[in-house]
Amino acid sequence: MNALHRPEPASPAATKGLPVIDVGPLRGGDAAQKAEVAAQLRSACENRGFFYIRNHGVSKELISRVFDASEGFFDLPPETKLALDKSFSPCNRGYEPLRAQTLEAGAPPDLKESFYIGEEIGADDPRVLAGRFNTGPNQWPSGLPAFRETMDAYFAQAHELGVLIVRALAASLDLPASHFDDYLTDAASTLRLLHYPPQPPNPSPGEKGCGAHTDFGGVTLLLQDQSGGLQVRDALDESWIDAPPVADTFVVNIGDLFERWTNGRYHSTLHRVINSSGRERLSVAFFFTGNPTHLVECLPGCAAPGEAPRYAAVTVEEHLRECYRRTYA
Ligand SMILES: O=C(O)CCC(=O)C(=O)O
Ligand SMILES: [Fe+2]
Repeated sequence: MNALHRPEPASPAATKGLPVIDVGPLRGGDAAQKAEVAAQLRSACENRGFFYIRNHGVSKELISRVFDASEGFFDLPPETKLALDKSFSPCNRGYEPLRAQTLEAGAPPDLKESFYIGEEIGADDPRVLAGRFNTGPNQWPSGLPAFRETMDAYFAQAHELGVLIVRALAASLDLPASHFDDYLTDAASTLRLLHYPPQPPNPSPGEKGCGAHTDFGGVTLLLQDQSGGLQVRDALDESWIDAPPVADTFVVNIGDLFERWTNGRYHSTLHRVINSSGRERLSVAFFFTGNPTHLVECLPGCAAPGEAPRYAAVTVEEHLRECYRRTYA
């Protein structure tokens, strides 16, 4: 793999209208500055549900180590990676080879390989014994000394950032910051390292790195290398907008749970990846999924009086199980 994976500057103008939101005030700002961030989040979520964040508080140095460790993992021999196949894990942790998931119904399987990590939870934990979705121990590669420590450190920081964003989203909906506390407790988030080989010159029709899909959870925090290739659907003119790398930012998008909570006011938008850079592409997705037992139903004020909510109430776990069933059929 080449060493071109670290994010570097790209002009914010290249984001074609996907806003870059400074979330620094969420940590240190006064009430007026926090309200201004909430207003920007509201506008972004009512629009495409995709935005960049800067001043996010995760160090460049840690992000660089995450990419290095990910590159080291995907460079391992196939048999070493396959020894950690996610099929060995009752909680969907571990390695997934190329073409194992089809995110876009009817399209060929995705041209990506990945590695799934979650919070390390012992096999004797009551939640694991009860069979809670995506909850349990990880499968860790041996022979990559820094891998586990790096991913644990990143997982903890991404979780903290996810909590910050979800609280700010509560404020953006004129709800108390504590509104989602039950959802935020015992969150079963997923860290997914992704590797996309270059798109072949003659792909099967419709073959992509990642087919068009919406994300399943609450909020996704995405790091990408310099390759580009992430595209977001513009529902208005049915085009695809590039979401190129922008230095020192995450791409953040709202997942299905926020669309359900807000009765469609906030958008869980289709997106896809086509790696036409001619080189390997790495990205790192942190899916803030929340407490699997939490019931997701239309929020107060998101349906007009007397109007039936557009989505039935579901638990996080029910929704996730259905999304996994559909894309791993
Ligand atoms: O790799 C990317 O840039 C996006 C990945 C993605 O959309 C996903 O894993 O849900
Ligand atoms: Fe996605």
